Amino acid sequence: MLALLRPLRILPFAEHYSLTRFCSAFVSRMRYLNMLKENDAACVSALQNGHIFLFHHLIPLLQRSDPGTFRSVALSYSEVQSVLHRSGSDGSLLKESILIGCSEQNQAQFCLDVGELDPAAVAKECKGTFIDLRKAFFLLAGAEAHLVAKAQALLRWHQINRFSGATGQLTHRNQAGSQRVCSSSSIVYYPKMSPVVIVLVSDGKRCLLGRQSSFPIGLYSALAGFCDMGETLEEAVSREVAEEVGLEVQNIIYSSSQHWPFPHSSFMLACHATVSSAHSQLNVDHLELEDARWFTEEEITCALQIKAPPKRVQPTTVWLPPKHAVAHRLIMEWRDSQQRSKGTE
Ligand SMILES: NC(=O)C1=CN([C@@H]2O[C@H](COP(=O)(O)OP(=O)(O)OC[C@H]3O[C@@H](n4cnc5c(N)ncnc54)[C@H](OP(=O)(O)O)[C@@H]3O)[C@@H](O)[C@H]2O)C=CC1
Ligand SMILES: [Mg+2]
Repeated sequence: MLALLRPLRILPFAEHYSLTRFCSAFVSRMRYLNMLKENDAACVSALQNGHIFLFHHLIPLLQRSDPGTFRSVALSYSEVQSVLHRSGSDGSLLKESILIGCSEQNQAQFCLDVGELDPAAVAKECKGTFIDLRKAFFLLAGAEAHLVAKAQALLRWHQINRFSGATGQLTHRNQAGSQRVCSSSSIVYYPKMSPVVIVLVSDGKRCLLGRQSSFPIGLYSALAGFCDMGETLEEAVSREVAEEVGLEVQNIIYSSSQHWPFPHSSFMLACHATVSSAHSQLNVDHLELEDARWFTEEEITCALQIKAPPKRVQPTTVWLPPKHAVAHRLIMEWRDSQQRSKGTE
């Protein structure tokens, strides 16, 4: 009985980790993160020993590193506390931090939007600068870009889900920020991503790329589209290609996936697909796409040389999505497979 009344002892990562020493470091980190989502007191303790990434109205605080690159700024709890105090805040804002991950050094990672403070003062205190994620995303290293994008997406989700869509009443988050609960109905809301398919269609010798009029001049990418309710991945791919360029695809093969922050969290499911060269005549829907074209392997190799976004774009210059985009990966996979098949001819 006494044991039941004893207050819950919160295990810091080191102890939690030693309890799960028969698991790999990765498994231990995942279990630790899962425990923090369920245990508010443990999450507060992890926050006090963790790293915090600051945002201002969803704009991340970054530091310039080598010319033309940025890195994220991981602050300790006490550093954020003193930034808040020096900026005239009492520090209670810190509890608004949201859990975003756990570093390989086993430190819990959080993000916090300090939108109510003066951004210039905070940036100066932290020797950083608030930079729009659209500008900075491609200039961050891959893992950092995805962590910052995840943080921004979670902060945005919390900002627009303060009220229940069912009852109109306030919702309250758990300490980790992994869910919100309606104060009157107990409905639980979880952060959402919109599933999007992206597909690189090949006719055996060429691949199909398109561009929307909103893309930067000269940028071509794989065809993409939001999944409709109830669709499978294959159905969404077939429908999007039919709608946008009037083709019927076959042999849909899954490649990989990614979280894409623009314009709002999408879950990109990337695939390859084929059409026969006898049925490769395009019928582009110009309401959806400004242009779509078949590209040879040589044209793709040439376009890959251009580092995006180019300073001066000739009307004929074609360039491709940069390496953080899953479209880039699809194009590289296709180019490599073309080169391999040439090698075996
Ligand atoms: N990471 C990568 O490599 C790439 C990522 N992408 C991303 O893929 C996404 C989809 O591509 P896109 O070709 O624009 O999609 P679609 O071809 O589906 O066209 C977008 C239109 O779909 C409608 N729509 C349907 N469901 C949604 C939803 N849940 N959210 C927003 N719009 C919806 C909207 O139309 P309406 O406004 O008329 O309602 C919107 O304008 C984009 O966010 C883009 O950034 C694209 C290419 C490469
Ligand atoms: Mg589209």
